[in-house]
Formats: sequence, C-alpha cells, structure tokens
Amino acid sequence: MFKAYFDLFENDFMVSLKSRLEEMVPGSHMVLTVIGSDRKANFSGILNDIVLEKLRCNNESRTKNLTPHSTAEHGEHHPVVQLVVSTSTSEKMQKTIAVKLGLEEQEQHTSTCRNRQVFWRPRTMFPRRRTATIIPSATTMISAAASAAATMMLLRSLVREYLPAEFRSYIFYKFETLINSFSSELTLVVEEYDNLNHNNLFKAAELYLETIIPPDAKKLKISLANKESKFSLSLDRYQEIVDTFNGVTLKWKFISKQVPMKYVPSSDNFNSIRISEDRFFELSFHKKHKDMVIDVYLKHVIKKSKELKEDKRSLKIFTLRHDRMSGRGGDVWQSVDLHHPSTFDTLAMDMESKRTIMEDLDRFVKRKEFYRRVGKAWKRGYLLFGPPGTGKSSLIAAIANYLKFDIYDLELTDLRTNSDLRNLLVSIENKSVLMVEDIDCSIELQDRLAQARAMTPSRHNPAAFNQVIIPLAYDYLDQRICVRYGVISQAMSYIPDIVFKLYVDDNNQNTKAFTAILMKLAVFLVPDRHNFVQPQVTLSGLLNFVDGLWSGCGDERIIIFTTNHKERLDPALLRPGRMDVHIHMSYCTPCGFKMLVSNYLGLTEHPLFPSVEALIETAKVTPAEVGEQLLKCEEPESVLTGLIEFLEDKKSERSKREDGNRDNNEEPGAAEGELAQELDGNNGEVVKKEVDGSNGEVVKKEEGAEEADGENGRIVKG
Ligand SMILES: Nc1ncnc2c1ncn2[C@@H]1O[C@H](COP(=O)(O)OP(=O)(O)OP(=O)(O)O)[C@@H](O)[C@H]1O
Repeated sequence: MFKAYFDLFENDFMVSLKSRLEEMVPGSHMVLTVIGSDRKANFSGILNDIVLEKLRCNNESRTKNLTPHSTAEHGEHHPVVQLVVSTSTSEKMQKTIAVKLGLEEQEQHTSTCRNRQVFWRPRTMFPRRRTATIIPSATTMISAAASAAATMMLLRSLVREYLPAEFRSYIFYKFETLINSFSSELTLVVEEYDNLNHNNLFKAAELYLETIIPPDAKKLKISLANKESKFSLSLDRYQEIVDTFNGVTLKWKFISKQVPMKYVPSSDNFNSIRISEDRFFELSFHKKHKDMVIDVYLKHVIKKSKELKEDKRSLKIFTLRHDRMSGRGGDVWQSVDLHHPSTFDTLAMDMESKRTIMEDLDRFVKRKEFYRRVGKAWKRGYLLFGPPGTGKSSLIAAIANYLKFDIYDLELTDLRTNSDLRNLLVSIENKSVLMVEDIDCSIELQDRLAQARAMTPSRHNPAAFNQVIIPLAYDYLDQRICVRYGVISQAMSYIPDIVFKLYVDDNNQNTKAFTAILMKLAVFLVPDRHNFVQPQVTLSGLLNFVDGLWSGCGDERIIIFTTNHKERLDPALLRPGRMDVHIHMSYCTPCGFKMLVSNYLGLTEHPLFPSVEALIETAKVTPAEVGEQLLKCEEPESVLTGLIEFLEDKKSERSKREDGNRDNNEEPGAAEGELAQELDGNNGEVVKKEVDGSNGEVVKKEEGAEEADGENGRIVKG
C-alpha cells in the first residue's frame, strides 16, 4: 500500500495530491512534509520560493522567518515546507490547499493559484497538532537516544553497585516466575556440562539440529572437526530453530554466555580444558507435551544424532601409545584415519568364500539379542592363516570397510603383563575390529615362562647378552651427549661388544625429562631381541582376553588373528568361542587372477588368459606376486606375457627344489611340509570350524571334509 502511494506520488504529484483530496472527509486534514534543498530546483525549493514570494508581498519584514526548519547551522540549507491539505468546514465540500510555514502569525494568507484558492494558513489553524507535525532533526533524535541510553546505563550501574548479586538474581527469578506463571510454555535447558561432566544430550542436540536447519537460514556456523571428513553446521548464538515432531512444535534456541574461566575434564577424562563460556540449548514447547518430549522426542534426537555421527565419521586405525602404557594415564590408543582401499570387490578371493564371509558378518551384527539370549559375549573371532602376501591384512581392511568398524592394531610384544592386556580390552570402543597380526611370532605359546627364565640375561647369566644397547641422550642445556657411565661399565663387564645407540627426542627439550628418560632406559639394557625374552603376556592371559570374563566388556567386537603357521598355535586358542571362523588365505587361483587383472588393468577377457590360468594352478604364487607383475606396465599384451614368463620361472624353480629334496634323500615333501598344510584344501577356501549348533551358527560342510583336530571339533574344508 505504502509503495503504491509512493509510486503515485513519484510519478505525478498533482494527481497523487488530487486523489488524496478526493478521499478526505469534511473536517479532516492531511499534512505533507517535504524536505529538500533550496540549491536544487526540486519541488520543495520551488514551493519555498512561492511561499517566500507570497509572504514578502504581505510583510517584507518577516522574510527571515520564512524558512522555519532551516538546517543552515549544519552547513546545509534544507527548507522544510509542510503542506496542510484540509477540507474546510466553513466552505463545505470545497477542497483547499494550505501551506503551513511554522510562522507565529495568526493571519491567513490567501492567493489564487491556477484559478484555485490557496490558503497559506498560519500554525494556529491546527493548535493541537502542532507538536505532532514538527519532525525533529536526525541530530536531535540521535542525541535524545544517546541521553536515554546513558541514563539507562547509569541506572544499571547504580543497581549493580548498590544491590547485591543475590538480591538481583532473586528479583530476576521472581520476575521470571511471574512471567512463566502466565505462560503455557515449558523450557528444558540442555547444558554442555553437567557438574563438570560432558552432557551427552548436548552433543546429541548439536548434531541433531544440523539435520533440521531450514534451507532459508540466514546465518550459521560451519566447522571441520579434528579427524572428521565432513563439515559441521551449527546455530549461531541466540539463533532459534523450530522443529515439528508428531504434530508438536518444538523450539530450540542456542545460548552462549561468557563466564569466568573454569576448567572441565576433556573428552578423554584425563586432561582438563579451560572454558570461558557457558553454552546451552533451550528447548521450549507446550507444557502438555512434557512426557512425550522426554520419553519419545529426546530419544529420537539421540537416535538421529548417532546416525549422523556414524555417517560423518571416518574409519580409524588405532595403535598403542607407549607413553600411556607406561602408566602416565590418558588414552592408551592413538589413531589415524584409515584410508585402506581394500574391499570385498577388490579382494582376489573365491567368490563363494567372499559371500560366506559377508553373510557371516551380516549375521553377527544383527544378532545382539541372540547373543544376549544364549549368554554369549557379542563378539566373533576370526583366524586368517596362510602364506605371506595372500591378502590377510587386505581382508581385515575389507572387513572394517564393509562393517564401518575401526581397527585396533594390537602388538602383543608391546605389552608387559596380562593386566595391560585387560586394560586395553576395556578401552576399546564397541563396533571395532581388534587385529592381532602374526600371533605365532608375537607370543610363544608353549611353556613360555620357563623359556623366558632361561633366556633372561643377568649377572649370573651374562651369555644371554650378545649385544647391549646403551641409551644416550642429548642434553640441550649443556649441548652435549650425556650418558650414565655406570651403565656402560656394567654392560661392558658382561660383553665388550657394545652397540651405542643415540636417542634424541626433538620434541622434548626439557633436560629434567631427558634425565628421567635416560634413567628409565638405562634400567633396561636391551640385548639381542632373539636371545632375550622380556616378561610378556602369557598364553592364559591371552586366552582369557579372547574368551574369558573380561571379553564380555564391550559389544559388537570382532577379533581377528593372523598367522602364517596355524599349526604353531595352541589348540585352546583355536577353539570355537575364541576363533569361531578359520579362513585359509592361499595362493592365487584362476578366479583370483581374473579379479586382480580386472582391478589392475580393467580386463575381463584376453587370449592369453587360458595360458595364465593353466600356469597359475601349478606355479603357486601369491596374489601379492601376481599384483606386482600386473603393476609393471599398462599394456595388457606385454603385462600378460611378462606374467606368463614369471609363472614359468616360478614353476621350474619349484620343480628344481623338489628334485633337490628328493636327491638329498629328504623325506618326500619335507621342505613343503608347512606349505602342504597351508595349502590343504583349495585356494582361497573358507575353513569353518563347526560350532555348537545351539548357538545357531550355520555350519557348512562340503565335500572332502576331513577331521583335522579331534579336540577342537571338526574343521570343515572345501
Ligand atoms: N587376495 C588378495 N587380493 C587382492 N590383493 C592382494 C591379495 N593378497 C595380497 N594382495 C596384495 O598384496 C599385498 C600384500 O597383501 P597383504 O598384506 O594383505 O598380505 P598378507 O597375507 O597380510 O601378508 P603378510 O602375512 O606378510 O602380512 C597387498 O598390497 C595387496 O594389495
């Protein structure tokens, strides 16, 4: 409406004025204020000239007063002319135009303009409206506002000065209660910290609100959190967002207030962080929905936030932090993003085996209730065995990528005691893959303690040392290398052939800390790794770890052991419950070759394929070796020819080795003894241990099954 009037006014002022006159009822009036500069030939200037001229005729002496709202004192001359358009009561329906000049005169000036009578009316014509029609200048308004603000601030500081804080908050509280008593709204406050503890609901709300940000939001905060791959959007201070759930309208508001500096525990609960603001959400809704909001809506918020978190999360691989293992507290795991590209699609494995593994994983993750019902910890153990380079690690990465589980890489030799192992177990998150690679190398499973005792070097058993590493440290303060000479002389008394190793820790320039490290290291004279067994995790510790009381701490965990020598493992470790599924990763098969060549070269068919497939059966090469050949060039013909040559060489090497063994009168196949066991069955087969039928495992027996270990149940082989 305003725009329409304004447009009309702009296009044709006279028409605009006439139209407005038509609308006026008898006895009413309309005031038009026109502000302009007399230096420009604009409407107000012209109008002003008319008025000046008219009044000069009437009274020469008053000319000076005819620019009543001049702003000349500010360097400009802006005449303000107020046109008072009114319907005259005396002249019945006759329309008249009067110009009010802000003069004090009582007389009325009249003139005729284009055959129309114009009244230059004195101000007294509208005595009651006089103040209302005078528009104060911008300067006046600003100064009035400034003085009002100053008064308010003065009042505020007086209140702060003389009223105690308790009294003020009491008044505020009473005032709020009074307001609330009239309101039907209930507000829940979700603070970031609840008594210095992290409030999970706050985190959940933060994530959830991201999903309901309206597309027309004008201002948002955006950030990229540490170890995350996607941006996070969030509300800015005092921003509101409205959500509708089951037909109920809920209003979220984010508030952040500056507070005196305080310390709160960090998310790992071992350190503390400094905060200087209180952040919280206010969730407002109608009182009558209180139960629904608490029982249903907030659960929905938590569920949605978990989904979003899962979606945003990038997979991680965790490894042990040695400084934390030495009892300094804090999280014992450190992580990096896992970007291993291996998936079930890229794995060179028998299709049937892949399908079986994926089905097994799917069944496992869906069986939370089942595991609870049968009284088993919700975890599953896998043993991947086979020669090096057959894809055991790649399969672990593929499993983690498939389930979207983090990987925890546990090196048993890093641990000193069984309780270290238990501590680690409880610190592992749910939905994770715990990987123990080369289990046969990392832990001696037969009578390890006796062996360790025999091998531990001491003053009485100096032979156990064949090499001693003495830690040296660089003293940044003295700028020289320092060492405990006592340590050297003691070591030299054991063995003269001492290897000095320099430890320089660039991150730690503190001399005191260095001395502490030195003292610590000096205690552990590290002899040759092969001849010295430090106290380690025991077999029983490992057995309990995998399937004892402690293994029940946590849900949805997959434990994967890998080994190149399955026969070296203790049967107790292999039993169902500890290693439920045994997967034999073996040499490359024709099917595996096709998968590799399709991944590496994008080839599905080639005339040389039959020759490669025929050779690959007998040459016994690993997928790693085949992959290496395929990487050599991008031209299919030459790559496949090179691969055929490689396979022929391998085959002839192999037969020469077998001939040599026969000539040396060795037992037939002795050199291949281990190999024969690993190759037992077909390449890439899944060897699944039969598990108690009561726990619902699907036991798939195929032709050619044979009993491998009477104690541990049947091992079914394809
Ligand atoms: N089955 C396979 N499918 C695809 N690639 C494979 C396969 N096996 C091995 N490779 C390739 O060979 C390399 C070595 O594989 P990987 O580390 O998984 O073998 P591994 O059996 O774990 O060896 P090790 O026992 O020595 O640890 C990887 O780079 C991988 O790309």
